[in-house]
Amino acid sequence: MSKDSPIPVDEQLPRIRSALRETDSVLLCLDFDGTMAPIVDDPSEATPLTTAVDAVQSLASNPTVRTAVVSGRSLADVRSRLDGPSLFAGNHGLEIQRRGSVSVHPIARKRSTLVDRSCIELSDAFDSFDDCWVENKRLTATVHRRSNSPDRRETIRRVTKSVLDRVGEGRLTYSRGRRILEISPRIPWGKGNAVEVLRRSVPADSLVVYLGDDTTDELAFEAVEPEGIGILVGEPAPSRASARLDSPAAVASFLHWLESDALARSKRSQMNAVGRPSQRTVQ
Ligand SMILES: O=P(O)(O)OC[C@H]1O[C@H](O[C@H]2O[C@H](CO)[C@@H](O)[C@H](O)[C@H]2O)[C@H](O)[C@@H](O)[C@@H]1O
Repeated sequence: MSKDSPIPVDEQLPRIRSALRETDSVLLCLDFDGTMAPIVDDPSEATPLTTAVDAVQSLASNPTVRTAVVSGRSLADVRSRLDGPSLFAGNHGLEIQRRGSVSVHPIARKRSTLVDRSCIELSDAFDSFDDCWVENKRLTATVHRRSNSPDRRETIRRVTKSVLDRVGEGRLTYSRGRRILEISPRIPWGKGNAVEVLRRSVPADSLVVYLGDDTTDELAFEAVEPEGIGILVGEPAPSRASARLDSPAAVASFLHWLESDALARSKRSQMNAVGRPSQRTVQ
């Protein structure tokens, strides 16, 4: 699938509205950093926007919507930051919580020792760097690069690669994200697979809407489009998403818009259930 520049959501409202009208059930998947929470320097301080949380909680209590968070953070970390959704995927989908139980990718579980060892080596290697540190998420890890200098960023990438080649025994790999390098087991598994697993928790004809801002979200957009709706959050850029929102603040507004649509949909299905004629109330 080729990458084009996604079209602003505002210009796509007719298409989104009509997709919503054709379904009785929505699976709403949300990335966390850069989507629900604005990007900040210190990852431990990332907080979702209150208005976005309000909308998600209200959507989570609507019978026609299932809400899910799909994050690169560990499951425990992202769960502690956002209350409401019933489905969670952490570590880029390597750990998934649904129906109250958690499943961990078996190969990722085995390779967590390699992630641990690599984090120790990388932390040593970057000890004297004041613009770089390592976040160990057990199944994956993140090297945070804060320098604006391309040379410095390249040095950090080279050091990371050489540690992974040596300590990771070829069984770990890395990719680039927003001011980070994401370290993960070298297996064909990502956020797209996570969305496929989460889909099993909703009716087969559910409309899947996925919002995300970073490179790892591209696999999820690919899994969702074109039947579902992928929404890139951030500056215009080539993406597999078909729609775009500017920022987490715009995400919050969109979620409130979805909330009013969901309310109308649940009223509609209640009326259908008691045998009255269906009424389309979504504007
Ligand atoms: O999939 P996500 O939920 O978006 O998680 C991706 C990574 O998010 C975090 O890093 C990003 O957000 C930080 C806080 O705003 C920011 O400091 C960093 O530059 C961003 O890349 C998190 O720290 C990583 O572990 C996640 O993989």
